[in-house]
Amino acid sequence: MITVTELRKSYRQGGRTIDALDGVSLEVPRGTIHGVIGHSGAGKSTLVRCLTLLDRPTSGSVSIDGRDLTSVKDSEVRSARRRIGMVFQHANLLDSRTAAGNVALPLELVRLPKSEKDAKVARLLGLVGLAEFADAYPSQLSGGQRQRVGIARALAADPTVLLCDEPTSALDPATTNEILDLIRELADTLGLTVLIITHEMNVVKRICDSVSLLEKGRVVEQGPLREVAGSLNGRLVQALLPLPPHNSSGTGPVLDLLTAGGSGSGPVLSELARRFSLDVTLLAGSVETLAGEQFSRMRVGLAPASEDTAPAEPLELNEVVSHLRARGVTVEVAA
Ligand SMILES: Nc1ncnc2c1ncn2[C@@H]1O[C@H](COP(=O)(O)OP(=O)(O)OP(=O)(O)O)[C@@H](O)[C@H]1O
Repeated sequence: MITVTELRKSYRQGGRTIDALDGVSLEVPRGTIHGVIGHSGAGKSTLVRCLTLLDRPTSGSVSIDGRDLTSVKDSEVRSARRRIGMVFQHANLLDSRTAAGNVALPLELVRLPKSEKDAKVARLLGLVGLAEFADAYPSQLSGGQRQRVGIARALAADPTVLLCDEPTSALDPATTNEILDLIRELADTLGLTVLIITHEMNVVKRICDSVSLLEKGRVVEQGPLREVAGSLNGRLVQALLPLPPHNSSGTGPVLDLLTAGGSGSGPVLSELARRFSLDVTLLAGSVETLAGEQFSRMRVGLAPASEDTAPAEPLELNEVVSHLRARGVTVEVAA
């Protein structure tokens, strides 16, 4: 479990103070994956440095499994750091060592006996799907395989937490998905608590249970993916469930609709059309699987049905909205 509380980090530069982290709090329960997403300059690297004690925060605390890292003495930093496995954008392997030799490195530093070390390296390489590449050198491995070696090396000291800093930014889309799926599998099977720093929304969509959006050192949106994606007014909904560019003028009232998982399922639109004698036009839509659930976001235009079936009364938008909400659909009037 990772708990970050009111973390602040300020730098003095040219006579002024830069608040790289301005009161960041987050909690990642054991065995879950939390994504921290933000643009360049948001404070992501500063957060990583504070979490790994490469930098001391100005105030606030970071605790791993209940142990406050910020109060650790300088002499104990190295052992405290061992609880955290680090995965970087580039695996940074030693070219002169084989895959097995790279994974063995942290075990040599703690002087593990050879037979134990060899068994553990073999187990770790098996865990990341590289059992047959133990004797390969980094130059003989693909980018994705090198990253797998990096992950195996990060797990060598039996950390409870895996901190991944842009782990897939240097990989192609297919390899990215393979590495992300591996991280998900490790979290599930080993009960690892994972924090992923990224600027790629695909990472969040594919494997995160929860997310924090970082902007100018502050968390501006945070929560389980289901909640964040289900909030039509939220900051992340357009990134998670993008609506393509579309023209919504001249169609009458426009509604934004969102359904998640089992809620709002069924023939919502055709039922709406029948019940209120409406022509319902789908202007734009997006369907995604997020945190294992299917989400649909739709923008629809409403107009009274063509003359022969026209209702006697004008369209009662409030009734339409109430009806949809009663069916479990999240609704906002867009225009
Ligand atoms: N050592 C430092 N001294 C002064 N300012 C710093 C230092 N490190 C970071 N900053 C400032 O803190 C802010 C956050 O920087 P940080 O590198 O954490 O952002 P980031 O989200 O990681 O960006 P990127 O994705 O480009 O790496 C920026 O305004 C940056 O200029």
